[in-house]
Amino acid sequence: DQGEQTLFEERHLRYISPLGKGNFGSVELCRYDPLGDNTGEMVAVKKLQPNKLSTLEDFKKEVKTLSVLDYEYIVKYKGVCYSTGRLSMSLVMEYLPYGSLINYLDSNRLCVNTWRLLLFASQICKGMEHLQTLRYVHRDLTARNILVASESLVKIADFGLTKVVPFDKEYYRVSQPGDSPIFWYAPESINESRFSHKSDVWSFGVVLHELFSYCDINSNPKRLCMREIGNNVQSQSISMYLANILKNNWRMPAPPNCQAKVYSLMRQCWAYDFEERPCFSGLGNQIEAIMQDERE
Ligand SMILES: C[C@H](Nc1nc(-c2c[nH]c3ncc(Cl)cc23)ncc1F)C(=O)NCC(F)(F)F
Repeated sequence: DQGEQTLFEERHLRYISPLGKGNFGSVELCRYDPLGDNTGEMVAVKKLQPNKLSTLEDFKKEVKTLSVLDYEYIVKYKGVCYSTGRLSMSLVMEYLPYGSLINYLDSNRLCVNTWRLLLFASQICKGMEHLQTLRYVHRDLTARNILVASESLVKIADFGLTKVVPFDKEYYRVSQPGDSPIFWYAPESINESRFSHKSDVWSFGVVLHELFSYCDINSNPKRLCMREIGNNVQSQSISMYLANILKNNWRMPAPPNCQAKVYSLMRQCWAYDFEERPCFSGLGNQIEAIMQDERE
């Protein structure tokens, strides 16, 4: 709702600590404290790091994208802060204290059971379904870009690479792929820089793998793929090797103790032909059905 504060005055934005580095900018924890008595709310502030890759235009698109995405499974947009001095702007978002899914799962694996992993998966699925209704392709769906709002709520964040699929096409083609997370990329994204809702579905399958691996660094997608490719391959040819093993039908193995029905979901998302991959609504239904069985 636009009623909420959308313009934040820089002088009331108190820096507290760094949260992390994103695609085009860094995110900091700040307190917006107009009364100056430390009663103000905590916010996450994304500052544009003007470098060769990112421009103010890209950042404005990210702000625009987030400002129209008002949904419970998507990190909340709060507004913007224009800094007079540096002729720059910052994106102000809600601050989620539980942090990113990667850190949360890695440090809470013992108290997160299968049912909760499935709950998180269904929420990410619903968030992606909402994105699709607005013809947005996320292009950077990874556990690193999912935030934990509470023990039973996760939200999709970081829309720095999000693009709108043109009305007359079913995909978006990028010109120069930046420092892209190729181990989350569908084959057509690696080979042709072609992104669609179906390539987001492939990435969702990789996020499912991360979820059921509790984001264990020893079995993360990059580690598993590099082990298959061979760790001594030069960096510029990794994407070619990755495309090859995927063409030859290699896929990441099931995480330890992952039930067959869940691994089957991952394999559906990793269909080489994007037409054969399920859509997010179909995935959501399958996840909910497995949750029912888990419940009984
Ligand atoms: C670059 C920033 N990195 C990080 N952010 C946070 C974070 C905690 N709590 C947060 N609340 C709101 C926001 Cl926007 C971020 C955080 N924690 C660790 C990070 F490395 C980021 O945006 N990452 C994408 C995503 F938000 F999905 F985690």
